[in-house]
Amino acid sequence: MDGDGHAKNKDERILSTFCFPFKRKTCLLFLSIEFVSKLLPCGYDIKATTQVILNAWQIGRDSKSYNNPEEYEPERFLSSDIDYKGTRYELIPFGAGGRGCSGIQFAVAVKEIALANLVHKFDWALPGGARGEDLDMTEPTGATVHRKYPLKAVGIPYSC
Ligand code: HEM
Repeated sequence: MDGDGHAKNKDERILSTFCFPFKRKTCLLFLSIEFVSKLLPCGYDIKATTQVILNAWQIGRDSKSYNNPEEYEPERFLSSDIDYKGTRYELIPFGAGGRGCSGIQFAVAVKEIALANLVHKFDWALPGGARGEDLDMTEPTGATVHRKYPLKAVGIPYSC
């Protein structure tokens, strides 16, 4: 960042603007909604108090919303008006609407500070000279996404 807090290059722009979506895959897989009144969407009769589970994992991988949805391309958000604040249903890690996450500002600030410090203060490598392609990215079944095999990384303090 420069003295005015502006990002100098593309990497910094991505980090400062959209470092939160980097962690999209660690967010909730499923969001739930409880209908408070009877609704008839698309001809379906859904009675009040029915709990509906939204598959946020699949929503984030919809090719109607994203080109190459399976590719890790955080820079895609630089040229897009999609954000995570709950007004664009393509990306809803914090839910949406009146019962959306009320801790969103706090969560985003804390995560950005933590991530920015880790990236700013350390170079990162995999143990034993392993390469990214060697990682086993298997995910177990569950309501949240996490790695089946924990990521081990070596932080090398950055001195200049
Ligand atoms: C990365 C961190 C976080 C994520 C991904 C997250 C995500 C969510 C999601 C998906 C919901 C349900 C929204 C819905 O039903 O539409 C929710 C609700 C909520 N979150 Fe978070 N949250 C995070 C951090 C926090 C923090 C730090 C706080 C408090 C300091 C917080 C407070 C709440 C509260 C109070 C609700 C319930 C809102 C309501 O039902 O009216 N969250 N959050």
